[in-house]
Amino acid sequence: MPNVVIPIRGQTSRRVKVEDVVRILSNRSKGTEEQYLVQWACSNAPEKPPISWHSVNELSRCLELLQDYLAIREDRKVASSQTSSSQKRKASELDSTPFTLTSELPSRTPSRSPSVTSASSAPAAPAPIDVYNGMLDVDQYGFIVCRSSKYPAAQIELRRVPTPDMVRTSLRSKVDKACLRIREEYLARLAKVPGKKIHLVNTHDMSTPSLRFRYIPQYILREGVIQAPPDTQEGCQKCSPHMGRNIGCEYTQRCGCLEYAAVNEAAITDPDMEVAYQKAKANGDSLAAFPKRFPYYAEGTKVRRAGTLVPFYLNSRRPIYECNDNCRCGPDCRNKNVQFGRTVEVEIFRTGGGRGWGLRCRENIYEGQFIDTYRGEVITDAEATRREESADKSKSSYLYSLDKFAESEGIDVEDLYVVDGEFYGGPTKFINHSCDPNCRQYTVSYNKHDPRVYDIAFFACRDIPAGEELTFDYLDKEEGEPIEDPGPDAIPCLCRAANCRKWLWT
Ligand SMILES: C[S@@+](CC[C@H](N)C(=O)[O-])C[C@H]1O[C@@H](n2cnc3c(N)ncnc32)[C@H](O)[C@@H]1O
Repeated sequence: MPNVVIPIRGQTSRRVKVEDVVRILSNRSKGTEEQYLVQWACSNAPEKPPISWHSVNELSRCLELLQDYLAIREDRKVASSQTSSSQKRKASELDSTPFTLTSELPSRTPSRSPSVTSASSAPAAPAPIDVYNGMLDVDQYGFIVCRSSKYPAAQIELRRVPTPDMVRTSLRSKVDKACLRIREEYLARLAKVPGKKIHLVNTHDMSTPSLRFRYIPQYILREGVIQAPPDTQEGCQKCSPHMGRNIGCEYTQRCGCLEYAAVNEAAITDPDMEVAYQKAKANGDSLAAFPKRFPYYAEGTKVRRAGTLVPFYLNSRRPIYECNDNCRCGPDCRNKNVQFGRTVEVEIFRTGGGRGWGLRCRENIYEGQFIDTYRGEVITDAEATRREESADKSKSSYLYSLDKFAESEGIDVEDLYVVDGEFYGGPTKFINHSCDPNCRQYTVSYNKHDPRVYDIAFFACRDIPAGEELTFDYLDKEEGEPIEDPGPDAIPCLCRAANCRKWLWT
């Protein structure tokens, strides 16, 4: 870790070991340069941490903190414009407003950030600290030193930083370079995501989606989450890659993967079969021998495009059981689709109008076409509750419960798992809700013996022209299904659909 040499009133200096940036406190302009006031963590002088001004280039390793600061600055900007338009406070009154760490760094600061010093741990009578007004540099030994001693250091109490003066200056100063650097970093990360390109467009403001997010190709299983072991993933043993049309599985009654798939009751026309079916259903016997359907149109099927969902699944909430690596049907089986990932080009965009970021497609999408899965950390119900309770209620929610089989398998709520897509996931984390959606979420399982870990896959439920926002119904309601009365935490729905239910969740 580097040492920082802080000059004290331009005469002497003290050397402290800097462990990390704790937070960014303020910003200002020096000529054309944007500077940001950094508070450092240092265990050998925790009550008197160094704070120093830095250019955007010097902050490239803590862009997430810079982004947090810009969000706080934006809030201050809104607050200050509301104050000046509503009550025209006197300047002296504003000057004396105390800027304490408690009031100045509100809930926007992520609760899980390990490096943030909490207000309660701040010393009761804080020691004055030195703010060096110049720039810091690295010397030939790797120590961070002052580049210039032109400006004397000022002494100030940390709990009063930023001072009202600093706040006023910061609101007038440009932050364009910081915004651009954050945007560049996000774009660089997007460029590394495998598959079709993900674009980012913002025609409303300079903000970028949170850098506290990592794109991942599949779930991350967290503590306490147990996925059924690989040897329970049976796979179909009676199928082969070449059963006539070279499309892998061809016969639903042979394909072991469909054992638990929904029976296509409309296809039971034989009276004897009907009796046998009703009996098997009543006794809870295997329904493997009854007619089912594969979920996707196959290559060579006349109707519509290969790979899109057949209406039997599209218009129902039935789980989809795809073939897996243990199957004998080969890699090109018609019953494998979602497991290969996204194949459409998408765009993350700033929606405006209070819904934050959204996702839209860059190409025409057909009814029944697979878009992408919802990914994230799979956590226990208890952990999800803990995260929910520690989060700011007005913040976006990215929790998705894996409760599809709760009722049929008798799984208690507390034993269910939840996907948290806030910090890890895919572009689907940006799909907003609509009461008249163009996508729908489906359960996709690769292991029929695991009712607790499965994929959530989004498919288009109608043709979607390029450029249209992708949406799904967060409550997954059937048409006309009533919703509960809105509770105190209900969030107003801004989807603007003619049939809008007015509340996002109740
Ligand atoms: C999974 S996130 C969707 C992406 C989010 N807009 C963002 O900027 O990250 C869910 C959150 O988006 C917002 N949201 C989504 N659909 C909305 C709607 N129809 N009306 C109001 N807010 C919506 C809510 O804040 C919700 O908690």
